[in-house]
Amino acid sequence: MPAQLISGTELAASIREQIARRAAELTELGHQPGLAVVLVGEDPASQVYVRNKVAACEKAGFKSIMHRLPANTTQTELLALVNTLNHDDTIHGILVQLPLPSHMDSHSVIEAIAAHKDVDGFHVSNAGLLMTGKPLFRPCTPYGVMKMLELTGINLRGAEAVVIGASNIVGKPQAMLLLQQGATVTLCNSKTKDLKAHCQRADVLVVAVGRPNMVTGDMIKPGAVVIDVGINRLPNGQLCGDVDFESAKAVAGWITPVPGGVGPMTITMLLQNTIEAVERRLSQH
Ligand SMILES: Nc1nc(=O)c2c([nH]1)NC[C@@H]1CN(c3ccc(C(=O)N[C@@H](CCC(=O)O)C(=O)O)cc3)C=[N+]21
Repeated sequence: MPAQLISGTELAASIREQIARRAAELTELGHQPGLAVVLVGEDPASQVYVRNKVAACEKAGFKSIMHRLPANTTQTELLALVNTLNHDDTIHGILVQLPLPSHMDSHSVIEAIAAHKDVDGFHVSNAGLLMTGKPLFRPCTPYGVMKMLELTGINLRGAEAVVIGASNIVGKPQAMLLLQQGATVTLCNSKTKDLKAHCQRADVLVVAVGRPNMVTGDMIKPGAVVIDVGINRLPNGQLCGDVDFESAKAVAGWITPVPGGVGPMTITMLLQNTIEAVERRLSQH
């Protein structure tokens, strides 16, 4: 029996409906959720992503403010904008689109964002809180993956989870979230020996590498849940994931498509984190 599809598009739509309802209530109370998105430079892919994020915000009834800065903006100017947004009470979440131009130090820009407005969950203090099991914001992509796993009904307690790719924005926080749900987690990286043997033991396989079709059906345990975080553009313009979908879907129990899988969930969890920022501020006043 071929794998069941986990549609990120559908799950995202249903979560965004709930978010829009909550946003309307919060607006009624005088606390319209506000997200500021900062884009530096003219990278075409980043422009598309940022436009999608702003559109999703507006559709959910958020206030969204887009700041487009030229590629030659200085780090000092960007830090000044972040500081202004930190002090703006109508803004609950701040997202600085990555990658930044090479003359900037992304790390210090991220650290300049107030941790309670860091809806990406990239600030060191949020990374630390996640590791202690008391997260303020969960990074959007791993958070979205957890929602997709919930949809499958899989019991994560005692499950073998294998994450391929150990980035700070996906692999590492993903491993933490899975661990906190009781999974036994293996975090693989580019030096891992016999990746296939690790994959074949996985009840849950999350692939976040950025290499087209690197996971094939023969590497998958029959019935496993396979989550493809990769978004790769092939020379012919087609989008594909890190998982070879055709061979994988014949073996897996559940699988996410690309596009229409994790990507739409990432944007949804950005909205969710912004709602959480508003709720947290309300409960503190
Ligand atoms: N500070 C920051 N936070 C981010 O969350 C962040 C970032 N920087 N920089 C870039 C990456 C990338 N990212 C995506 C989000 C949604 C889709 C998405 O919805 N993709 C569609 C396809 C879109 C297309 O056609 O290209 C899909 O998978 O169906 C993709 C990529 C967020 N990122």
